[in-house]
Amino acid sequence: MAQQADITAMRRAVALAARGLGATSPNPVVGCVITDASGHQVGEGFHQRAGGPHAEVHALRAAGVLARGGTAYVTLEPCDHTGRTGPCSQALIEAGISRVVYAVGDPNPQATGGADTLRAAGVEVEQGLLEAEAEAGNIAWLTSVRHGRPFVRWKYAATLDGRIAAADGTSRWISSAESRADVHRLRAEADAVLVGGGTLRTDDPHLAVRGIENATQPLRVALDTRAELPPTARILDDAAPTLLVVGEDADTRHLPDAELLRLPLHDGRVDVHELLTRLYERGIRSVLLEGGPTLAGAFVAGGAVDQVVGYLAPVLLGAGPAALADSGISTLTEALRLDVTETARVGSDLRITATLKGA
Ligand SMILES: Nc1nc(O)c(N)c(N[C@@H]2O[C@H](COP(=O)(O)O)[C@@H](O)[C@H]2O)n1
Repeated sequence: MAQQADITAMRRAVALAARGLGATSPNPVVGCVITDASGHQVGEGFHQRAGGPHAEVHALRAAGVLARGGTAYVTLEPCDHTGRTGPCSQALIEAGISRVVYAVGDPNPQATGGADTLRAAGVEVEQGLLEAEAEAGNIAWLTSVRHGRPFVRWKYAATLDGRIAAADGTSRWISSAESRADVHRLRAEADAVLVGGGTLRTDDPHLAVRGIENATQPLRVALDTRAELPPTARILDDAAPTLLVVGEDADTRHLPDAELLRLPLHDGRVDVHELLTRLYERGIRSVLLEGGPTLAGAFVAGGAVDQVVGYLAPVLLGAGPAALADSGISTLTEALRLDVTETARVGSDLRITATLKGA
């Protein structure tokens, strides 16, 4: 049974880790708290950017000599490798830490092993405290390392009866201003924001982050298989980088300045997994899928949606397109079952976050 002081320290470490969201890719978000030999907090820190010091190093620097004989609470197993920075296991040993409590094991085969190294050096090591909370806070990075592809969060906004537009196509604005602002937070947390051709043509989306200070802009990725995008499209401005995904043979002469990813088409469509692999190869670890229903259907059909964030507005339409198009599910036994991991009121709407069972 964990002591309350351990829980408090780890909960603080989980909160610290969240401060790195959107800024650490391709690295995880990690938080660390150090207490001295009598249990008083003497240092804390979080991983701020890839290539920079790990959370443990920030916390050890803050603690100084007071770390000797103390406990380190870390949301992720201390790394055991020399990557862009040195091994945290050694840093903790050299600082004289007596006990390390970490929440989640490091699935990165290059970095894992810190727990064993610490134990071999006589440090007491415990794993699993607030594991579910730390896992949820780091879900994008953990999923991407485990599956070797970016984590995919599908976001949509719909009426209470599941429509994303009226029968005549009008869709502005179903969700509240607060929900729309909240989506900018999701964009800021993602490495890439992805839309399909239908959304591109109907909405002329901009997809950059607005209204959040010092936010890292995601890569805007648009599927435009036949390269029909006009050069005046909002997504082509310089507010954020943009990648246009086009078919192998698409004529792109009217888009001279756009960065292009040419992919083979299968029945006129890009293969979802091939796209994700190519994005992963260029360092993308999390994707916010912003529509539309056809693309979301292809991702669901391909088993490539990890989390769903739905903004449900207290509005009824009774007709109009549904949030999700055909996903290859024809009978209830094939239905995709999710766990609701959070519900929140956002303005007049309800935000429901649901994660794939066993993801
Ligand atoms: N325990 C821990 N704390 C941090 O603050 C971290 N960033 C990590 N990351 C692990 O180490 C790998 C990156 O190492 P470099 O920053 O290149 O040295 C990353 O893939 C994680 O496995 N771990």
